[in-house]
Amino acid sequence: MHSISLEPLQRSEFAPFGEVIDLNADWFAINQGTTRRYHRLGGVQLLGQGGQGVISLAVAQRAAQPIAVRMLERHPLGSQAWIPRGLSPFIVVVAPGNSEGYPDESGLRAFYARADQGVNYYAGVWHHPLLCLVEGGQFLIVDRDGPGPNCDEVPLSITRWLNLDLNFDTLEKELQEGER
Ligand SMILES: NC(=O)N[C@@H](O)C(=O)O
Ligand code: NI
Repeated sequence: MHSISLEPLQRSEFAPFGEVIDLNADWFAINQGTTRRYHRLGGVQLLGQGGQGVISLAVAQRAAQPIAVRMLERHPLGSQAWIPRGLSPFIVVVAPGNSEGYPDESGLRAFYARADQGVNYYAGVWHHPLLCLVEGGQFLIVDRDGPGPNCDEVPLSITRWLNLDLNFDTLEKELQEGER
């Protein structure tokens, strides 16, 4: 069975695909010191005519186990950021593009995003739609709205299964206790 192993989400490893949004990043004080500003957690790319940056809320079902990866998508006209609200760890699956403009399946990678990490996919990066690890997980999405085709989807040549070494029954407990 073709499986993909899980890697921890780290800025350097994810760099070819986008930015890691670190909710524990550095901050500076604003508003007479009453407020911390975690400035520029990520950059927004808006390509093509008439695009507008939009902020949306997603409330996700828990991804069915075992997690099957059968397709990938990309947004050629803009970046797409996923920022967890509360206890929403998730799985990020990405792949580089090949010279024919399709995913290079040999380069598929899967990252475990803790509840204090988000991702910001660069425009055109192949990724799997959201794979949330808890029921009702909430995310803010920052991406491009507007004219033009901004979601290419392609099937993978074979189904790949995520090789999760996570025990979902204890995952939320561990996250609440800050063990992950
Ligand atoms: N369509 C949408 O808002 N979500 C997908 O692009 C995704 O990456 O989950
Ligand atoms: Ni997407």
